[in-house]
Amino acid sequence: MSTKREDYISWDEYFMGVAKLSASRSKDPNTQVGCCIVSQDNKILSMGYNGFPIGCSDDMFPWVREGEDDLKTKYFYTVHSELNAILNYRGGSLEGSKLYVSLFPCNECAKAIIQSGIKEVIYDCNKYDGSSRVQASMMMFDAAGVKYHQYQRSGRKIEIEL
Ligand SMILES: Nc1nc(=O)n([C@H]2C[C@H](O)[C@@H](COP(=O)(O)O)O2)cc1CO
Ligand SMILES: [Zn+2]
Repeated sequence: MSTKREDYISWDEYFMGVAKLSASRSKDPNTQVGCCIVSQDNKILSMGYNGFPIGCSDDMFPWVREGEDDLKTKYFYTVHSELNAILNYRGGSLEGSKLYVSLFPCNECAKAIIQSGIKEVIYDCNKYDGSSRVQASMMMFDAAGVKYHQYQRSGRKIEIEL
């Protein structure tokens, strides 16, 4: 007779949990995003969070959103979590994989997602829904046959002592 533990987390909770834990590495004071790429047979292939490129110091480059000078805002310099996760992968092809992300992908990441062969996007929040970027992402995903749907939160809270 099985005495299996029953309150283990689901695959979706596991992968979105890993994405959210990755987000907590971000230095962005306003929006922390995390991403986890998973194979068709549920093996984690890569992870990422939003940050500056290697060598571009978090203490030298700006983290602010607005300023008279565009060069003094974060937008020219941040690598989004999804692109970081794609670029962090060193194993070959991402063809057919799934991408879990805590925030709906922008149009630039959508292009990279499509071109790398990722076939499904599971996102948590979509706080920029309705923006042109998000609309462009959806149009490209639809045209390219990349499925996307919002993660259904289970309400489970996990506390981890570190
Ligand atoms: N899907 C995404 N993945 C990301 O990694 N980001 C990053 C880029 C910035 O560092 C931050 C957004 O900053 P803000 O405009 O909400 O202050 O989140 C943003 C999006 C939204 O498209
Ligand atoms: Zn992006």
